[in-house]
Amino acid sequence: MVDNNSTEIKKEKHLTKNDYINHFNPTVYLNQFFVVQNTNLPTTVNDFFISVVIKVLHEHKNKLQGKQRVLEFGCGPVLEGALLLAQYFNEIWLCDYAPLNLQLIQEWKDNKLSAFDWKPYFNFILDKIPQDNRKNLVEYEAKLRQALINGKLFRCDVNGDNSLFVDCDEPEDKFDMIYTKLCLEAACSTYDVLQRTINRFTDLLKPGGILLICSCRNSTVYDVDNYSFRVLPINEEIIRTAFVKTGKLTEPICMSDDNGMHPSDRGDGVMINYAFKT
Ligand SMILES: C[S@@+](CC[C@H](N)C(=O)[O-])C[C@H]1O[C@@H](n2cnc3c(N)ncnc32)[C@H](O)[C@@H]1O
Repeated sequence: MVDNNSTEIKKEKHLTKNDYINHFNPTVYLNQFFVVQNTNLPTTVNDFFISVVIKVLHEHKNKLQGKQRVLEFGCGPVLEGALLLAQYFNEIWLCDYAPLNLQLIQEWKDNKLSAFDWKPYFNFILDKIPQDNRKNLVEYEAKLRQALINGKLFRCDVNGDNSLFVDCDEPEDKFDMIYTKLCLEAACSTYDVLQRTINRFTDLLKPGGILLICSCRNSTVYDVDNYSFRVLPINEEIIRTAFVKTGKLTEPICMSDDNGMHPSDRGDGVMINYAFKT
């Protein structure tokens, strides 16, 4: 009996899934990647993303500060990017494909006792902000909660026929920024869907708005719990070409970091690409 179970689990682990509604466990995901004592590779990955996003936001602060609206696409159950974005924008619109992910965000927004405890991870983020620029955690959290209250929480789908938004109207006066992390390579099953999604992001931006995409590079798979999720392999050139093909974005700026693990189906590094809508 026990042997049978473990064989089943082993079998599942080798199955590559792309079913985020039935197989993505947000609590396991948060415990795997967003608990600070965890010293495995994803923490290093998050380290790169956080440091670069802090730098980019600070570099463009005159353009961004006090702007109205940012969209985080494919946020999962995660408030890492939102904490930083909330310091610049009045409204955060967070969306994800899996309703359970949105439920976990809602619990934190509502200050529920059952909510994931983000404080240790938020402190880990704040430690990366230069001291002269840093406020205290209470102020950061208050800004985040207010930006979430001002914004929206809703479902999205890269495979939507007419829109990326599910059960939510696109805003009439568009977004000042679109941010997405580790979503496109997980959500898009083909390069055509990736291109269409980047085109749609561009259409959702105001002129001068910024599109910033955090990705893993050349990865084909990642694991959460007992499941392996399929990933569309992407690299700097694929993203650069997709940005250029929109015909509406400036030449992207790319920052990347090798993880020294090549060749591997877990990828050979991480990257951030960003550009402005012309
Ligand atoms: C690896 S997680 C990334 C989550 C989060 N952004 C982070 O930083 O950890 C991939 C996310 O893509 C979302 N996703 C999967 N299929 C999608 C689809 N068809 N459209 C939009 N998002 C999708 C999943 O629900 C999941 O939250």
